[in-house]
Amino acid sequence: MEKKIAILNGDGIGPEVTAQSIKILNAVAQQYGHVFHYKEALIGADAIDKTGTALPSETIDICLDSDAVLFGAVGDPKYDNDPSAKVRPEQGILGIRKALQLFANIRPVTTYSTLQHLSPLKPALLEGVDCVIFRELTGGIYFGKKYTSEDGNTASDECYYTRPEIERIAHLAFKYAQNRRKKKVTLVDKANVLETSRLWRKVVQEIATQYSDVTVDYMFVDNAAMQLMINPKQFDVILTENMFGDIISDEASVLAGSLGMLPSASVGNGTAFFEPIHGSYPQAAGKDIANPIGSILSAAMMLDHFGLTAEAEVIRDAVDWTLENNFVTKDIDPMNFYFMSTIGDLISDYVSGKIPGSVKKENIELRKSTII
Ligand SMILES: NC(=O)C1=CN([C@@H]2O[C@H](COP(=O)(O)OP(=O)(O)OC[C@H]3O[C@@H](n4cnc5c(N)ncnc54)[C@H](O)[C@@H]3O)[C@@H](O)[C@H]2O)C=CC1
Ligand SMILES: CC(C)CC(=O)C(=O)O
Ligand SMILES: [Mg+2]
Repeated sequence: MEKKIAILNGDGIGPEVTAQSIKILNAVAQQYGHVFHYKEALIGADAIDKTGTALPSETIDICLDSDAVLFGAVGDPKYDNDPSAKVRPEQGILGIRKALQLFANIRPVTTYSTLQHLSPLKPALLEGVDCVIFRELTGGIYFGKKYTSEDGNTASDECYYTRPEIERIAHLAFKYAQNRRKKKVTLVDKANVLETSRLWRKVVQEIATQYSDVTVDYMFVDNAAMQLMINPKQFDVILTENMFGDIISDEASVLAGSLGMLPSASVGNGTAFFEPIHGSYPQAAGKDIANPIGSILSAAMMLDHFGLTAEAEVIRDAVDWTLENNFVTKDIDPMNFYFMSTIGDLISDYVSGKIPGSVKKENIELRKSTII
């Protein structure tokens, strides 16, 4: 198979985690006889520094001309710490989501039994957790009208949703749930307070009647945040609006072991987009210590999207193998950790069929937390 993949590295750890994914995609290409053509494009603070805008039109063109996009992360403290900055890196990711009409962000949450002893959560609580968050991605408060008064003392962000925006992602979530064991959709909203949430509830209640084999329940977001920590097993498909989905998915990443672990696929009407759920983690940039698995599993989701399900499965097996053998990054085990590039090499070797077998753990450099 021959595919064109746009690479949007972005800022901070973005280029580093994406480099690991490309290494693994190259191993897949070689092992299975595929050809992946990569084309890099600018986004975020990197793009601002080079072109003055967070999303150059050339980047949109490259994405539109590709079969899929692999995105790293955007964001830089120099903008985060300057509330009056007019051009911001995050405009890059918001803009490309809108330009590609990526209205659904699908974030699977997987737990790993081999990591349970390192989790702050009780092992019994993590057993059997398997949920997927369907986060609306091109509407809501992130895209609503923004206002700051001239004296700078009053500001507002509008949260705005239309029925079609809710319907299209709700259908996706219900169809997805139909193919799962639990067949359950939980709408997470704040319908006791917000008009937009009441619209979500009304529309989802109507759509639910078309999917009689799917159980539906409704939960307020504040309670959902708590339930995710005390009883995550109850969830199957979580359907929610943009900001709630952003927040509860970072929280849900604790179930997987780290924010660095969760992948995602953003889909809509055009080119699909694959992105780890984390941000640019600037404190780790250039140190080779961030967790690349969120990006690597996003690349696996891209292969699923291409119909290369066996290849995607091998990547997931490789990830499982590294975790089972305690090849983990600092976020997972601060006392005994490996560099990000080592994890990337191991996963790539596994995909290439070189391990398990030839790798001797004692030959792989273990980094102790005191080194960094
Ligand atoms: N999709 C995107 O491009 C996103 C961009 N951002 C931007 O990223 C910048 C930093 O934002 P933060 O709130 O600090 O969020 P962040 O996701 O970059 O990091 C938060 C914390 O999560 C952990 N973490 C995140 N990714 C990790 C990884 N791969 N491996 C190990 N640990 C990891 C670290 O402890 C880190 O301090 C900001 O400029 C923000 O706007 C934030 C979220 C998403
Ligand atoms: C950087 C934001 C625009 C979004 C975000 O945090 C996310 O998509 O996870
Ligand atoms: Mg986020």
